[in-house]
Amino acid sequence: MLPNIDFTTTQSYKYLADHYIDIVSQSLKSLFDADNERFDKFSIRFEEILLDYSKNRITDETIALLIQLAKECRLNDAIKAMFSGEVINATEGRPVLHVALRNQSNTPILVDGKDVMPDVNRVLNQMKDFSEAIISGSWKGYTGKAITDVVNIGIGGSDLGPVMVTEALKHYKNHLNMHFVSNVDATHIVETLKGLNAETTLFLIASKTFTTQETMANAHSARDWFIKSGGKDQDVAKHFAALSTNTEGVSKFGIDTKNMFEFWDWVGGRYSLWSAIGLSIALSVGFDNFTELLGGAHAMDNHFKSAELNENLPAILALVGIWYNNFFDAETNAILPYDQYMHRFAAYFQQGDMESNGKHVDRNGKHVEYSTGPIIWGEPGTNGQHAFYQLIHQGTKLIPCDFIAPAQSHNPLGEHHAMLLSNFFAQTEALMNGKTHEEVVAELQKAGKSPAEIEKLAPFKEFEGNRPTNSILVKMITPRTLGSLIAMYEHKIFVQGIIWNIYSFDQWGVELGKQLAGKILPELKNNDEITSHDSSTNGLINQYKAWR
Ligand SMILES: O=P(O)(O)OC[C@H]1O[C@H](O)[C@@H](O)[C@@H](O)[C@@H]1O
Repeated sequence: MLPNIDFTTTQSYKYLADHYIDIVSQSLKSLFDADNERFDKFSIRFEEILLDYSKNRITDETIALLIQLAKECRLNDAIKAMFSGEVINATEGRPVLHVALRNQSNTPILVDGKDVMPDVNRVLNQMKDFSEAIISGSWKGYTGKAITDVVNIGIGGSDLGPVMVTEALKHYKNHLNMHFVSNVDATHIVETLKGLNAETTLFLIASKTFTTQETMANAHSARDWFIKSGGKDQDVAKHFAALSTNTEGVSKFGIDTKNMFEFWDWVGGRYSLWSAIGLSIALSVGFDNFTELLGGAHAMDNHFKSAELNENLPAILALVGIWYNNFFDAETNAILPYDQYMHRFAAYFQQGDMESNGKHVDRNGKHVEYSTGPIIWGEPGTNGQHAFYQLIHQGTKLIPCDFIAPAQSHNPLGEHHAMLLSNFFAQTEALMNGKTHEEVVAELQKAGKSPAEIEKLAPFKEFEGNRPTNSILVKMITPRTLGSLIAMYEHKIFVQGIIWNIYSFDQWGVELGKQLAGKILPELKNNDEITSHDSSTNGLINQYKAWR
């Protein structure tokens, strides 16, 4: 059982509310001036990852109170409940065990009294054999040729993780061309299949439920394309594999269950890249690298379970996030990787975080009186700097940002990496220090501006500063480091969900739109005028019918 505590009724919450009044008037700059030890105090090293959270609007007291808050909310009991396979996804009646998928220590994890590790290891072995056969070319298509192209068809958690990781680890990629089709918009599959050869293409149908409309539609279109291109029904087995929990659905579709890579209902869709859903990753970078990715995540799991809260990366990130979300009323959190390979990282955690903690009902089924999950967004640096950083620097909204960068580039080329990293360092410094009126005036004087011009221009050129950031510097983006980083954010999301007293592992919010689309689809089959909805929806449907 998860604890069930309204965090706003705790002692530490009340202290934090008072403490906020004290902190809100202080500048980050003055906090640094007052404490030489600040970086050492507010940074944590884990393997080849350094989290510097000193550029946050916090003091020793803030962290102590936030840790007390986590304790009052019985975070440690919640962590134990998750790792021991308790049914913590209560509204779906399931345990939450993505940690079992990367449990390289192989310690037993029980679900209904049965150790899940033998099944986890069996599927990992199946993935190993299959990926090695495809990569080596010993697996032949229906005309005897080796596979050259892999198309993963899936959406949401069955797409975002594989896309993000295969992009982030592109440096480790082999000769296979990877493609990802998610959108039900035919453009996605049509454009992807252009130029592909059915004889050398492998489709992975990735769907936990094997019922998702978009994925099923794309899977059927892929199958039709395969048959039209010359494949026969009996050849489908050589070109289609399924990654799913739904054996019946898979065989109904016509995929031999020998080509099915199983996972289980205790793996949430947005936590499934570690499962059979990660087959496209194993194909793209090889099974050894996939194992390294799991290893990095497992190491982070062990750290999360055992490190004291003041040295615990996911817990600290979560608590500092709560500080801004619930005391400073920050609505969003930007994730800004200074690494082109990680260009889908923010998009990945848009689902990871927003589908997990975008909830307004607490664990008692009551409407919460406080703010829960933030809006997650971001783009890779330095592109973001030339797009939306203006608002982060000078807008009216407080946007806590996570800056992520590797010290070493996979592509050392002239000064590029030093230039990239100089921007990474400069941005967090600029956000913290800002630029005072005096500094702006001095600068304008130096540029030869007249006093009248200076007076006019100065307000626009000033930066308030005091904008908080986390810096996450890693040695290099390797499969292991990436695995640790992903697991770090997963556990951050978990900690926040525990404190907000919400269920982070269901996603009922995606259902309503699906249901309504299911009702509307038959209404689009003929040209009859539609009157069954509100006037806006009727008007839109009828205009669509007139124009199509
Ligand atoms: O893998 P599936 O079953 O096709 O689900 C795909 C996606 O569907 C819904 O949007 C949600 O349930 C997501 O969490 C899930 O990732």
